[in-house]
Formats: sequence, C-alpha cells, structure tokens
Amino acid sequence: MAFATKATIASFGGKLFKLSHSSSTTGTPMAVNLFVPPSALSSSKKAPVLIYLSGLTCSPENCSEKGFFQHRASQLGLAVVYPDTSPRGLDLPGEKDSWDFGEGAGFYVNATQQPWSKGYKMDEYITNELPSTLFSDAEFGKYLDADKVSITGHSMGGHGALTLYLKNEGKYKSVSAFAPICNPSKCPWGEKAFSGYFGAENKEEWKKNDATELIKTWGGKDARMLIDVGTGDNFYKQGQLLPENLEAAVKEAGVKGVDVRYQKDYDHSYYFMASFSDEHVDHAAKYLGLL
Ligand SMILES: N[C@@H](CCC(=O)N[C@@H](CSC=O)C(=O)NCC(=O)O)C(=O)O
Repeated sequence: MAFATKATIASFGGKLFKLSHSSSTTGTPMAVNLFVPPSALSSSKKAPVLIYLSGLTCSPENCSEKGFFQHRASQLGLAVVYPDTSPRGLDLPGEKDSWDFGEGAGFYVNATQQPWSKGYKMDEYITNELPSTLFSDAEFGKYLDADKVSITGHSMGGHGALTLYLKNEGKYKSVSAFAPICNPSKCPWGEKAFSGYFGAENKEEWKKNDATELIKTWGGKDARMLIDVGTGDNFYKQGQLLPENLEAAVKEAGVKGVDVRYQKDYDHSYYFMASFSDEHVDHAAKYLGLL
C-alpha cells in the first residue's frame, strides 16, 4: 500500500481520506487529502477527478475544511484530490524564513537552482507522481477514473492549475482558478519565487512557468478556462494577481474559451472560495461528463 491513512472523515455523504506517502520526486513524505463521493464508495463506478491546488502557506487541510468543494462534488459523483503546496522537512537553508517562499510556497514548478532543485519539483509531483501513485493504488485506485481529470486552484495554486493545464495539453479536461496569480514574472510574489527557484537572470525558465507567457503560444482551440477574481481582494489591488495581463494575452493570441469574471466585493479568502466552489465544480463536471 503506497499510502498511509491518517484519518477517514465522513463528509457530504462521501469520505475524506487524509493520506501520506513517500515521494521519490520531493524526497520527503507528502500529505494529500482525497475526497471520494458516495457514488464511488457504494458501486464499482469510478469517479472523475478534480485536482485542487492550494495557495501560499496552505496544506491539504485548508480547502478540505472550508472550500466546500465536497458539497457539489458529492452530488455529482466527483472525487477531489487536495495535495500539499511544497515538500516539508528537507531542511534547506532559509526554507522556513518567509511565508511566500520555500516551505508552503512551492509554486508548482520544478526548481532548477540550488538548493531548491533538491526536491522542490512540485510540477513533476503533481503532473506525474501523485496521480500515477493514486490511480494505481490497491485501496484508492478503484474509486478513481484516471482518464477523466480536471484541475483547479487558488492564488498560487490557481496559477499552478493554469500552468500545468497549459503545459500539458489534453491531460486535463478543463481548468479553473480562484484569484490566481496570472503573471508571476511581473508581480512581487512571482519575482521572489522565480528568482529563488530558477535564478534572477534565467528569464527563459520564468517564461516557461508563467501562465500569461504560456497562453501566448498555447496551441489549443478551446481553453475551457474559468477564472474568478474578487474586486475587494487586497492582493488583487496590490498587483499580485494581474488578471488583466492574462486577458490581454488571451485577446492578442486569439484564444477562445476563457471566462474571467470579476466578483464584486469578494476578497481573497475562503469565504470567496466557498461562495463559488459549486460553480467551479460544475465547470469541471461539464467537461468530465457529469453534467
Ligand atoms: N500569511 C499571509 C497571508 C497568506 C494567505 O493569505 N494565503 C492564502 C493564499 S495567498 C496566495 O497564494 C491562503 O489561502 N491562506 C490560507 C487560508 O486558509 O486562508 C499574510 O499574513 O498576509
């Protein structure tokens, strides 16, 4: 059994499994939460999967506890995977010095610069190791449909969802994001993270990991992309998110199927997330054949 089960919690008629496994990509134990809907628990029908990527400082707990994805996912028969946001316990110098870099802030990239290249490989972990380990697991694989996967996320995780979707055309059926960082090469959070993970001068690597840059050369026809941003979000007001830059790139590149919505007065918190999580689950469900 690849996963150790730390807790099994009843939620909206399904089960939330709090799991841990040993990752060869990060070189650490990794926590992950998995919600299995009642339909998959009580029959042999496998559930399509939505991967949710969390923001800065988060663990798998934040969204499982207060994102309310399980509400609609349970009704529709969708499984939800809540991974962690970075390796933990590598003990790299400076790893815990700030809340927006290092532990809890892996940015879903493969770091190329020392010491972060030792284990800060969250792109590889989320794209390959975690799904292949889950889908082939003797206990949990039987619940999950490996051919029907979508991705979503919040803030740093919203950017992770956008970039992993754009980098891996066809792997995910759709993408959505809440208050995503849209153009990290141009905002303080992203400049700090990319300088650390890739090096301040390595702008080619920055481009390959920036959603606004990636969409300029994206080859797909229909982006199936939903983005919500709150107009009362202080991080939006401070220029950390820059959704307008993404919208401009979408327009210039002629990409179809991108819906960016500005939600009046909503902030950056999980009150915002929970208010729209049903709609993001519906967006995923539409392309996963559940609606
Ligand atoms: N500690 C910080 C605030 C950190 C924060 O707001 N994190 C967000 C994600 S921000 C972008 O990735 C979050 O999701 N926090 C967890 C939560 O449960 O709200 C500060 O002091 O400003």
